[in-house]
Amino acid sequence: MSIRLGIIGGGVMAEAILTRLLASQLYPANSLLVSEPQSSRRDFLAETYGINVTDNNQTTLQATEALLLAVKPQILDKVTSQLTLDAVGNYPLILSILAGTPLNRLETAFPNFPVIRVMPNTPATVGEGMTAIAPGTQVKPSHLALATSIFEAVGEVVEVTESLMDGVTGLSGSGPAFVALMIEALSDGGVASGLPRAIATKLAIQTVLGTATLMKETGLHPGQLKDNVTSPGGTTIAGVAKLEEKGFRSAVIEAVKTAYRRSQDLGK
Ligand SMILES: NC(=O)C1=CN([C@@H]2O[C@H](COP(=O)(O)OP(=O)(O)OC[C@H]3O[C@@H](n4cnc5c(N)ncnc54)[C@H](O)[C@@H]3O)[C@@H](O)[C@H]2O)C=CC1
Ligand SMILES: O=C(O)[C@@H]1CCC=N1
Repeated sequence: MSIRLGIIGGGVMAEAILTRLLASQLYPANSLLVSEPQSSRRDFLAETYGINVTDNNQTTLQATEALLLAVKPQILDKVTSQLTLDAVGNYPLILSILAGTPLNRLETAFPNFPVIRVMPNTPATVGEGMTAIAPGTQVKPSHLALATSIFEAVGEVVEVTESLMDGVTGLSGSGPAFVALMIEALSDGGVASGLPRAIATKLAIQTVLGTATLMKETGLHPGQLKDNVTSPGGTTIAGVAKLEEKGFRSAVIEAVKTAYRRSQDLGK
C-alpha cells in the first residue's frame, strides 16, 4: 500500500497521535511512515505498531495525503534545510504541531504546500485530546476536512485564527501538565491526611475526571459547581478559603499566561 501519512519525528506526540489513528482504523499501519533518527525509537515504533519507519526525512514526502511535523520547534530549520522539495511530485498537507512556530515561517519553508498549524495535547493518546487547528493561506476545505478527521480520531477539534494559537498552547497544549500537578498535589494532601498513596491517587484522578465530565455533560459553570459543593460552615469552603489565601487561581492564571508568552517567544 502507498504511504498516505508521513510523520517527521517519532516522539511522544507522534506516538500519541498514531496510536489513535490506528485504533480508529482511519489509517492502516502500512499506510503510515515515521522518520526518526534514533534507531531504538524506530525499532520500538515498528515492532509495537507495525508501521513503516525510516531515518531519512525526505522519504516521508512521498505521503499522498499529509505530512505531520512532530519535531521540537528548535530543529525545524535543520529539518527543512535537509529536504529537497523540488523532487516532490505531489503536495501533501503539512500539519505542524510545533509549539510557537508561525504559519508564515512554515509556509516559507514549504512553498506551494497547504499548511495547517495544529496544537494537540497528550490526552490524544487515549482519544481524549483537545486540538486546535489554524489553516494557512493555501488550505482548501478538503484539507481542513482531512485535518479535522485526523485530529477527531484523537479527541475534539476546534478551528481558530492563528492569532489564538499561542493562547491555545498555553492552555490546552501545556494544560495536561498543570492538571497533573493538581492531581499530584491532591494526592499529597490525601497522604498528609493519612490516606495510603494508592487510594489517594485513585481518589484524586477520579475526582478531577468526574468533575470535568460533570461540567462537560451539564454545562455547569465552574463557579456554580463550586457553590454546589460548599456547605455553609463546611469542609469545602474552609479548603476554598485556603486556596484563595495561597493564590491558587492566580497561580494557575499566571501559569497559562507564562506558557502563552513562552509559545510567543518560541516563534521569534
Ligand atoms: N508533548 C506535548 O505535550 C506536546 C508537544 N507538542 C509539540 O510536538 C512536537 C514534538 O514534541 P514531543 O513529541 O513532546 O517531543 P519528543 O522529543 O518526544 O519527539 C521529537 C522526536 O523528534 C526526533 N527528532 C530529532 N531530530 C530529528 C530530525 N532531524 N528529524 C526527524 N526527527 C527528529 C527525536 O528523536 C524525537 O523522537 C514539539 O514541537 C512540541 O512543541 C505539541 C503539543 C503537545
Ligand atoms: O512544552 C511544550 O513546549 C509543548 C507544547 C505544548 C505542550 N508541550
